[in-house]
Amino acid sequence: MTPNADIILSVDGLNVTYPGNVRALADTSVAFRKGQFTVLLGLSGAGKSTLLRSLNGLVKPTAGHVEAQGIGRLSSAALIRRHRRATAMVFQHHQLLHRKTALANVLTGRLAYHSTLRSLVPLPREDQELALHCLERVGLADKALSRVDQLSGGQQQRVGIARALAQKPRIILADEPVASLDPSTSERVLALLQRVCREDGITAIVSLHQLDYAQRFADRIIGLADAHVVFDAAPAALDRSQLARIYPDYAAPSQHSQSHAAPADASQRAPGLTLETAR
Ligand SMILES: Nc1ncnc2c1ncn2[C@@H]1O[C@H](COP(=O)(O)OP(=O)(O)OP(=O)(O)O)[C@@H](O)[C@H]1O
Repeated sequence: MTPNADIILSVDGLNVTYPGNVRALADTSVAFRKGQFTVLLGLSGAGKSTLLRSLNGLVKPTAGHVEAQGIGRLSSAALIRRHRRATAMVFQHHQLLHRKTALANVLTGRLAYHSTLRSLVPLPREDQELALHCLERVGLADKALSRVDQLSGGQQQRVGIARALAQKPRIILADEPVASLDPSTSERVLALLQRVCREDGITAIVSLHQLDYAQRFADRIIGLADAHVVFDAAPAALDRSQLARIYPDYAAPSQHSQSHAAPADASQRAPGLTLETAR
């Protein structure tokens, strides 16, 4: 067994520059370990979504590469397809079929396992049972036949998590999964995501804007600023000076000053960023 046997996904020398010469990621090299719950933090525009999308082959690197365990470099459409089958996405706005039932939505997590033709007819009984089981795991078995547009935002995101689980993924990529939820619902959804990932040994990579949730739920925090990784360690290592690297407008207090300067522009302040939580 090599020392890196538990590295399930990695990026090496990754650069992403969008049309218009917008640099979204620069020389990024990161490896993700099996079962780890990683949170990506950073101001809006720092490059979090670009990194997440690169990890699923949705963004093509300008330079560098993404490598998945057992698949190798994601260098062809066929290899990207194989990787995506084992990599589920959870989205900020759930991306559900609103006029369909919760069960029908969860079943779409099984589609990658069937041909396009097969997916036009009802999926096999095992898939239906698995989908129901996934709804049970997120506490929504009783809503299986409810249309998702009749569910609350938190319930919809739990359907999104059940759909991800139905895919039987080894990796879940979640892009701001609680951005549209109130604080207590956000906590419940993140706790659920963390629990199911732990139970199934799923590697989770989750972008968040709430520092306090990152500190509570993450095994590891990766901080991005201006297209670069500026912090990569366990939450306990995220002190005030490190925080100022991730949120450049956040000024760490000087030794002689008791006044704590916050980002000048409130719209650029990370939601949930409080001096109490910034150790
Ligand atoms: N499709 C695109 N075309 C051009 N530029 C883009 C595109 N997508 C993102 N960008 C730019 O790339 C940079 C990084 O964007 P990205 O969405 O990765 O940041 P983010 O950290 O996820 O931000 P947010 O927290 O607002 O979601 C930003 O400058 C953004 O404007």
